[in-house]
Amino acid sequence: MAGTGVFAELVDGDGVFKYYSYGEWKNSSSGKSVPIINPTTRQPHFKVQACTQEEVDKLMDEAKTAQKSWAKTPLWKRAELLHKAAALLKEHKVPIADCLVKEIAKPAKDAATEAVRSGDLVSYCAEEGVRILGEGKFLVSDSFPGNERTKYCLTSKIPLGVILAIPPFNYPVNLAVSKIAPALIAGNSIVLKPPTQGAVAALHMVHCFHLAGFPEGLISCVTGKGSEIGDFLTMHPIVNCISFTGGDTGIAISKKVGMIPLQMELGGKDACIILEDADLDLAASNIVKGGFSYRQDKSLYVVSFCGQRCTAVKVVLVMESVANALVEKVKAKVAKLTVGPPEDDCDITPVVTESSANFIEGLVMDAKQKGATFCQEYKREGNLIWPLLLDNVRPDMRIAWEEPFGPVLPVIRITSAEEGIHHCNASNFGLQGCVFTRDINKAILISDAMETGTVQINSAPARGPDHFPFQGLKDSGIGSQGITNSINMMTKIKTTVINLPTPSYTMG
Ligand SMILES: NC(=O)C1=CN([C@@H]2O[C@H](COP(=O)(O)OP(=O)(O)OC[C@H]3O[C@@H](n4cnc5c(N)ncnc54)[C@H](OP(=O)(O)O)[C@@H]3O)[C@@H](O)[C@H]2O)C=CC1
Ligand SMILES: O=C(O)[C@H](O)COP(=O)(O)O
Repeated sequence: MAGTGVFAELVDGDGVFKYYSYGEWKNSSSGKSVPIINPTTRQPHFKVQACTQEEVDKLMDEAKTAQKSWAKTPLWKRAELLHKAAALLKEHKVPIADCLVKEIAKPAKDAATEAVRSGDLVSYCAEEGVRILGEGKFLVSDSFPGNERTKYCLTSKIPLGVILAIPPFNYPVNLAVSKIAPALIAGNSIVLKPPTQGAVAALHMVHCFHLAGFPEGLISCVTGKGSEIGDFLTMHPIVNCISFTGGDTGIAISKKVGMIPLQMELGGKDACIILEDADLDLAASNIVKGGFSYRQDKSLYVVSFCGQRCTAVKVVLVMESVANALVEKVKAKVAKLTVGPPEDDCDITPVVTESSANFIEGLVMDAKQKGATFCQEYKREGNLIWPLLLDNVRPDMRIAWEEPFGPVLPVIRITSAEEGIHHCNASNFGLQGCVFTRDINKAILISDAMETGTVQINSAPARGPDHFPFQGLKDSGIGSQGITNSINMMTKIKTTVINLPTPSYTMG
């Protein structure tokens, strides 16, 4: 259970979860708390502190100070602590999963997998960091015209300083550690602002790092509504880098902050192009896996979480000649999806908030009004929306372009691969896409033409495995994630040049 056992110190006598600063769990002086609404019951389930700007200032100062000594900590020691945190995340996957079930209605199995996946990410990051940060580059001057070998150039990667990490509700643990672990192994300190929905799961994750024994002040976790303390955090002068995952909020942040590195992973409208020679059974199962729900595929940690993933299949672009056959196969698989509470491990569970459900419903009603074919009856109970496949969707419908972030999937019928590529590239988003065909040459040509950070050939879009590069183009993001790229973007280059009085090869 959340807030019990080793996690008991996270919660105060009034049942409000504390924030984490300088190695301690604390109550905010604001005396205010933020409710976390259980998406299934639509009732408050947890409460977290509404931290003040003064408390943010203090933990920022602590982060800046702690980072100086952390940067002097040997790489192997940094890695050792990360491995301890990884083991603790896996050891405590049950209470962490319990939080995810109650805060974001993540199906129980998917919730446990998020904790295990996060432990694996932290460990891989520790190993990768030791490797890539343990080597630099050595250059000599005479490789450039006009120079003798009088200069030796040594380069290495050094930390940026204080990293502000802001993960989203759908992976409040995994998309937090995907920022925290690279930051720490690179010698940075970390200030975490978790999503409100998912904050308690994130606090439990932070406690695993606390139990691992990281230095005081190096890691802090501030809670409160992003709309209230977000700007103060992102524009804080002590912050040296922001790693953000979420929606359009990221675009707004990128316009406000100053000259600091940004790592942004935002929304997506991942297109699934299906050609006439595609394996339609494979395509149908991937559309359901990627668009609606899917049991754990441990090798890929692929979950669908009711379409609440930026990498979910968001629009199917299928050749007219095979469209009827494909739609029937998808309908048959959708009919087998279980719908209900996350505690029962259903495939389709309530979406995260009532406002999210209302937004999805708006897209559905627009499609209905404009004549889309409803393959199932539209059904909603509270935040729970039954999976819905919309066929014969046209570009004048909102669902053709907007991201529902829920279990509603549009099908657009195309007459050429070029038409599919055009629709994909006309989107403001550019995160991932996928193409189903037996012709690998054609798949490569289509992949090269799709303006997205990643194209999956004959499989649904996915961020995992977490060591793969993961990036969004256009409004889908800035920079690249994936463990190696995240480590590198949380460092800067330091050059030291040894100047010799004469060319190095003058003796002998
Ligand atoms: N790329 C991805 O993986 C994700 C994309 N999305 C997209 O975003 C849409 C909205 O989802 P949502 O979770 O509300 O995404 P948001 O972008 O609103 O929230 C993402 C994170 O940013 C925080 N935040 C909110 N406002 C600010 C601010 N002004 N300054 C700093 N941080 C802030 C949020 O905190 P708080 O929760 O307290 O508001 C949360 O931790 C979804 O419908 C989807 O389209 C959503 C989740 C994941
Ligand atoms: O932002 C998201 O929704 C996640 O990055 C998607 O990750 P996944 O493809 O592993 O579900």
